[in-house]
Amino acid sequence: MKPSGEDRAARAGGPWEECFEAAVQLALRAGQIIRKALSEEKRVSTKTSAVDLVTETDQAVEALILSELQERFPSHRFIAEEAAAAGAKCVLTPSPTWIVDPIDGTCNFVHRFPTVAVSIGFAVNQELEFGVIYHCTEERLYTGQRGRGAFCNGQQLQFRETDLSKALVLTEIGPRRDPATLKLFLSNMERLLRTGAHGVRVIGSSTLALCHLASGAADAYYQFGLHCWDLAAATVIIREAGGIVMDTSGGPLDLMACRVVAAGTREMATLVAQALQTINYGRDDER
Ligand SMILES: O=P(O)(O)O[C@H]1[C@H](O)[C@@H](O)[C@H](O)[C@H](O)[C@@H]1O
Ligand SMILES: [Mg+2]
Ligand SMILES: [Mg+2]
Repeated sequence: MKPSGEDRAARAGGPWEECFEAAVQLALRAGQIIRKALSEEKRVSTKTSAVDLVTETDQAVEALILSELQERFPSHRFIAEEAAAAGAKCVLTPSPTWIVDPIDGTCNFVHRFPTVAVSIGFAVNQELEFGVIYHCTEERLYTGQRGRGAFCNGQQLQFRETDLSKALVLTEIGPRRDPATLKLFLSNMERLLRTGAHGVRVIGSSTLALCHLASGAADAYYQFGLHCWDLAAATVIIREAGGIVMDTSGGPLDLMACRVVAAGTREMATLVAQALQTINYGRDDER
Protein backbone atom coordinates (compact mmCIF):
# COMPACT_ATOMS: atom_id res chain seq x y z
CA MET A 1 0.00 0.00 0.00
CA LYS A 2 1.45 3.37 -0.93
CA PRO A 3 1.30 6.28 1.51
CA SER A 4 -1.45 8.66 0.43
CA GLY A 5 -0.55 12.24 -0.35
CA GLU A 6 -3.36 13.59 1.82
CA ASP A 7 -2.01 11.64 4.83
CA ARG A 8 1.32 13.34 4.45
CA ALA A 9 -0.25 16.68 3.60
CA ALA A 10 -2.19 16.46 6.86
CA ARG A 11 1.11 16.75 8.66
CA ALA A 12 2.39 19.61 6.51
CA GLY A 13 4.40 22.35 8.16
CA GLY A 14 7.57 22.37 10.20
CA PRO A 15 10.86 24.18 9.53
CA TRP A 16 12.38 21.42 7.39
CA GLU A 17 9.25 20.41 5.50
CA GLU A 18 10.77 20.93 2.04
CA CYS A 19 13.71 18.70 3.01
CA PHE A 20 11.35 16.11 4.52
CA GLU A 21 9.21 15.97 1.38
CA ALA A 22 12.36 15.64 -0.77
CA ALA A 23 13.46 12.70 1.42
CA VAL A 24 10.05 11.02 1.06
CA GLN A 25 10.02 11.36 -2.73
CA LEU A 26 13.60 10.10 -3.03
CA ALA A 27 12.93 7.13 -0.72
CA LEU A 28 9.94 6.12 -2.84
CA ARG A 29 11.98 6.44 -6.07
CA ALA A 30 14.89 4.50 -4.57
CA GLY A 31 12.47 1.83 -3.36
CA GLN A 32 11.18 1.28 -6.89
CA ILE A 33 14.75 0.81 -8.17
CA ILE A 34 15.62 -1.61 -5.34
CA ARG A 35 12.36 -3.56 -5.69
CA LYS A 36 13.00 -4.07 -9.43
CA ALA A 37 16.67 -5.02 -8.92
CA LEU A 38 15.91 -7.51 -6.13
CA SER A 39 15.13 -10.34 -8.57
CA GLU A 40 17.85 -9.43 -11.10
CA GLU A 41 21.48 -10.59 -11.38
CA LYS A 42 23.83 -8.54 -9.20
CA ARG A 43 27.53 -7.63 -9.14
CA VAL A 44 28.50 -8.24 -5.48
CA SER A 45 31.65 -6.87 -3.81
CA THR A 46 32.84 -7.04 -0.19
CA LYS A 47 33.90 -4.22 2.14
CA THR A 48 35.17 -4.75 5.72
CA SER A 49 34.62 -8.52 5.67
CA ALA A 50 33.47 -11.37 3.44
CA VAL A 51 29.92 -10.88 4.71
CA ASP A 52 29.89 -7.06 4.48
CA LEU A 53 28.46 -6.82 0.96
CA VAL A 54 27.79 -4.04 -1.55
CA THR A 55 26.24 -4.13 -5.03
CA GLU A 56 25.97 -1.79 -7.99
CA THR A 57 22.43 -1.00 -6.81
CA ASP A 58 23.69 0.27 -3.41
CA GLN A 59 26.08 2.53 -5.34
CA ALA A 60 23.50 3.69 -7.90
CA VAL A 61 20.82 4.44 -5.30
CA GLU A 62 23.26 6.37 -3.11
CA ALA A 63 24.45 8.35 -6.16
CA LEU A 64 20.84 9.18 -7.10
CA ILE A 65 19.90 10.33 -3.58
CA LEU A 66 23.05 12.38 -3.01
CA SER A 67 23.10 14.04 -6.45
CA GLU A 68 19.47 15.13 -6.17
CA LEU A 69 19.93 16.46 -2.63
CA GLN A 70 23.23 18.21 -3.42
CA GLU A 71 21.59 19.96 -6.38
CA ARG A 72 18.59 21.12 -4.30
CA PHE A 73 20.50 21.88 -1.08
CA PRO A 74 24.10 22.76 -2.10
CA SER A 75 25.03 24.13 1.35
CA HIS A 76 24.08 20.92 3.14
CA ARG A 77 26.50 18.17 4.20
CA PHE A 78 26.24 14.43 3.63
CA ILE A 79 27.16 11.21 5.43
CA ALA A 80 26.43 8.11 3.34
CA GLU A 81 27.35 4.45 3.73
CA GLU A 82 29.07 3.80 0.41
CA ALA A 83 30.86 7.18 0.38
CA ALA A 84 32.18 6.33 3.85
CA ALA A 85 33.30 2.92 2.57
CA ALA A 86 35.23 4.79 -0.13
CA GLY A 87 36.99 6.92 2.52
CA ALA A 88 34.68 9.90 3.15
CA LYS A 89 34.76 11.09 6.77
CA CYS A 90 31.68 10.71 9.03
CA VAL A 91 31.66 14.06 10.80
CA LEU A 92 28.40 15.50 12.15
CA THR A 93 28.74 19.31 12.26
CA PRO A 94 26.00 21.88 13.11
CA SER A 95 25.31 22.21 9.35
CA PRO A 96 22.15 20.59 7.95
CA THR A 97 23.36 17.03 7.34
CA TRP A 98 21.80 14.12 5.45
CA ILE A 99 22.66 10.62 6.78
CA VAL A 100 21.90 7.99 4.14
CA ASP A 101 21.85 4.19 3.89
CA PRO A 102 20.95 3.43 0.27
CA ILE A 103 20.10 -0.21 0.91
CA ASP A 104 19.77 -1.40 4.49
CA GLY A 105 19.78 -5.18 4.27
CA THR A 106 22.24 -5.57 1.39
CA CYS A 107 22.99 -9.19 2.35
CA ASN A 108 19.22 -9.85 2.19
CA PHE A 109 19.12 -8.01 -1.17
CA VAL A 110 21.93 -10.18 -2.59
CA HIS A 111 20.04 -13.32 -1.54
CA ARG A 112 16.71 -11.94 -2.84
CA PHE A 113 15.41 -12.11 0.76
CA PRO A 114 12.73 -9.39 0.69
CA THR A 115 13.61 -7.50 3.91
CA VAL A 116 15.28 -4.44 2.41
CA ALA A 117 14.94 -0.71 3.05
CA VAL A 118 16.33 2.67 2.13
CA SER A 119 17.01 5.01 5.06
CA ILE A 120 17.35 8.81 4.93
CA GLY A 121 18.00 10.73 8.16
CA PHE A 122 18.47 14.49 8.59
CA ALA A 123 20.16 16.46 11.40
CA VAL A 124 20.62 20.18 12.10
CA ASN A 125 22.86 21.57 14.86
CA GLN A 126 23.74 17.90 15.54
CA GLU A 127 20.09 17.22 16.48
CA LEU A 128 18.16 14.60 14.49
CA GLU A 129 15.20 16.40 12.84
CA PHE A 130 13.52 13.70 10.76
CA GLY A 131 13.88 10.17 9.46
CA VAL A 132 12.41 8.38 6.45
CA ILE A 133 12.71 4.60 6.05
CA TYR A 134 11.03 2.83 3.15
CA HIS A 135 10.45 -0.95 3.25
CA CYS A 136 10.95 -1.46 -0.47
CA THR A 137 9.13 -4.78 -0.94
CA GLU A 138 6.22 -4.22 1.43
CA GLU A 139 5.89 -0.57 0.26
CA ARG A 140 5.72 0.68 3.84
CA LEU A 141 6.92 4.27 4.33
CA TYR A 142 8.01 4.90 7.91
CA THR A 143 8.50 8.56 8.85
CA GLY A 144 9.29 10.53 11.96
CA GLN A 145 9.67 14.31 12.37
CA ARG A 146 10.95 15.70 15.68
CA GLY A 147 7.96 16.75 17.80
CA ARG A 148 5.46 15.73 15.12
CA GLY A 149 4.98 11.99 15.60
CA ALA A 150 5.94 8.83 13.71
CA PHE A 151 3.86 7.21 10.98
CA CYS A 152 3.74 4.20 8.68
CA ASN A 153 1.83 4.90 5.47
CA GLY A 154 -0.03 7.64 7.31
CA GLN A 155 -0.96 5.53 10.35
CA GLN A 156 0.48 6.90 13.60
CA LEU A 157 2.96 4.59 15.35
CA GLN A 158 2.97 3.86 19.06
CA PHE A 159 5.13 1.51 21.12
CA ARG A 160 3.45 -1.41 22.88
CA GLU A 161 4.16 -1.42 26.64
CA THR A 162 5.53 -4.73 27.95
CA ASP A 163 8.22 -6.03 30.28
CA LEU A 164 11.36 -7.91 29.34
CA SER A 165 9.97 -11.30 30.43
CA LYS A 166 7.27 -10.95 27.75
CA ALA A 167 9.38 -9.14 25.15
CA LEU A 168 10.20 -9.97 21.56
CA VAL A 169 13.79 -8.75 21.21
CA LEU A 170 15.47 -7.94 17.87
CA THR A 171 19.17 -7.71 17.16
CA GLU A 172 21.65 -7.93 14.27
CA ILE A 173 24.93 -9.81 13.91
CA GLY A 174 27.13 -7.06 12.50
CA PRO A 175 29.88 -7.59 9.91
CA ARG A 176 32.56 -9.35 12.01
CA ARG A 177 32.71 -13.16 12.21
CA ASP A 178 35.93 -13.78 14.18
CA PRO A 179 35.54 -16.39 16.99
CA ALA A 180 35.70 -13.85 19.83
CA THR A 181 32.98 -11.65 18.26
CA LEU A 182 30.74 -14.62 17.51
CA LYS A 183 31.17 -15.91 21.07
CA LEU A 184 30.13 -12.53 22.51
CA PHE A 185 27.22 -12.18 20.06
CA LEU A 186 25.84 -15.62 20.96
CA SER A 187 26.49 -15.05 24.66
CA ASN A 188 24.47 -11.81 24.55
CA MET A 189 21.62 -13.61 22.80
CA GLU A 190 21.71 -16.33 25.49
CA ARG A 191 21.71 -13.68 28.24
CA LEU A 192 18.61 -12.04 26.76
CA LEU A 193 16.85 -15.39 26.45
CA ARG A 194 17.73 -16.19 30.08
CA THR A 195 15.80 -13.07 31.13
CA GLY A 196 12.69 -14.88 29.96
CA ALA A 197 12.18 -12.88 26.76
CA HIS A 198 9.64 -14.55 24.48
CA GLY A 199 12.17 -14.63 21.64
CA VAL A 200 15.11 -13.05 19.83
CA ARG A 201 14.98 -12.33 16.08
CA VAL A 202 17.62 -11.33 13.52
CA ILE A 203 15.99 -10.04 10.29
CA GLY A 204 19.03 -8.63 8.44
CA SER A 205 18.04 -4.98 8.48
CA SER A 206 18.65 -2.84 11.55
CA THR A 207 16.50 0.03 10.26
CA LEU A 208 13.48 -2.20 9.64
CA ALA A 209 14.00 -3.93 12.99
CA LEU A 210 13.82 -0.52 14.67
CA CYS A 211 10.70 0.32 12.64
CA HIS A 212 9.10 -2.90 13.95
CA LEU A 213 9.72 -1.63 17.49
CA ALA A 214 8.11 1.73 16.69
CA SER A 215 5.07 -0.03 15.22
CA GLY A 216 4.64 -2.26 18.30
CA ALA A 217 5.57 -5.48 16.47
CA ALA A 218 8.63 -5.97 18.70
CA ASP A 219 9.68 -4.63 22.09
CA ALA A 220 13.44 -4.09 22.32
CA TYR A 221 16.48 -3.85 20.04
CA TYR A 222 20.20 -4.03 20.70
CA GLN A 223 23.20 -4.16 18.41
CA PHE A 224 26.97 -3.80 18.29
CA GLY A 225 28.32 -3.17 14.78
CA LEU A 226 25.75 -0.92 13.14
CA HIS A 227 26.52 2.57 11.86
CA CYS A 228 25.22 6.15 12.04
CA TRP A 229 23.42 5.65 8.71
CA ASP A 230 21.57 2.64 10.20
CA LEU A 231 20.63 4.67 13.28
CA ALA A 232 19.84 8.23 12.18
CA ALA A 233 16.38 7.92 10.62
CA ALA A 234 15.28 5.06 12.87
CA THR A 235 16.16 7.01 16.03
CA VAL A 236 13.72 9.80 15.15
CA ILE A 237 10.99 7.26 14.33
CA ILE A 238 11.52 5.39 17.61
CA ARG A 239 11.53 8.60 19.68
CA GLU A 240 8.43 9.97 17.96
CA ALA A 241 6.63 6.67 18.59
CA GLY A 242 7.30 7.17 22.31
CA GLY A 243 10.36 4.93 22.61
CA ILE A 244 13.84 5.35 24.03
CA VAL A 245 17.15 5.02 22.13
CA MET A 246 20.30 4.86 24.24
CA ASP A 247 23.92 3.78 24.29
CA THR A 248 24.68 0.21 25.42
CA SER A 249 26.46 1.78 28.42
CA GLY A 250 23.06 3.06 29.58
CA GLY A 251 24.05 6.63 28.70
CA PRO A 252 22.59 8.82 25.98
CA LEU A 253 22.70 7.65 22.36
CA ASP A 254 26.05 8.29 20.67
CA LEU A 255 25.24 8.22 16.94
CA MET A 256 28.86 7.44 16.00
CA ALA A 257 29.54 4.71 18.61
CA CYS A 258 28.37 1.75 16.43
CA ARG A 259 26.13 0.41 19.21
CA VAL A 260 22.59 0.93 20.46
CA VAL A 261 19.76 -0.21 22.72
CA ALA A 262 16.16 0.78 22.00
CA ALA A 263 12.89 -0.03 23.81
CA GLY A 264 9.52 1.41 24.76
CA THR A 265 10.67 2.48 28.23
CA ARG A 266 13.95 3.58 29.80
CA GLU A 267 13.49 0.76 32.34
CA MET A 268 13.29 -1.91 29.61
CA ALA A 269 16.20 -0.41 27.66
CA THR A 270 18.31 -0.28 30.84
CA LEU A 271 17.55 -3.93 31.66
CA VAL A 272 18.63 -4.94 28.14
CA ALA A 273 21.80 -2.82 28.33
CA GLN A 274 22.70 -4.32 31.73
CA ALA A 275 22.44 -7.85 30.27
CA LEU A 276 24.93 -7.16 27.47
CA GLN A 277 28.65 -7.72 27.15
CA THR A 278 30.27 -5.05 24.95
CA ILE A 279 31.58 -5.92 21.48
CA ASN A 280 33.94 -3.14 20.36
CA TYR A 281 33.40 -2.07 16.75
CA GLY A 282 35.13 1.31 17.06
CA ARG A 283 33.49 4.60 15.98
CA ASP A 284 32.23 5.91 12.65
CA ASP A 285 33.91 9.29 13.25
CA GLU A 286 37.30 7.70 13.91
CA ARG A 287 37.75 5.72 10.70
O1 LIG B 1 25.10 -2.98 5.23
P1 LIG B 1 23.64 -2.72 5.39
O2 LIG B 1 23.27 -1.31 5.04
O3 LIG B 1 22.82 -3.76 4.76
O4 LIG B 1 23.37 -2.74 6.99
C1 LIG B 1 23.37 -3.92 7.79
C2 LIG B 1 24.81 -4.25 8.16
O5 LIG B 1 25.53 -4.58 7.00
C3 LIG B 1 24.84 -5.43 9.10
O6 LIG B 1 26.18 -5.67 9.49
C4 LIG B 1 24.04 -5.12 10.33
O7 LIG B 1 24.09 -6.19 11.15
C5 LIG B 1 22.62 -4.79 9.99
O8 LIG B 1 21.98 -5.90 9.43
C6 LIG B 1 22.56 -3.63 9.03
O9 LIG B 1 21.23 -3.39 8.69
MG1 LIG C 1 22.63 -0.55 6.93
MG1 LIG D 1 23.46 -0.26 3.43
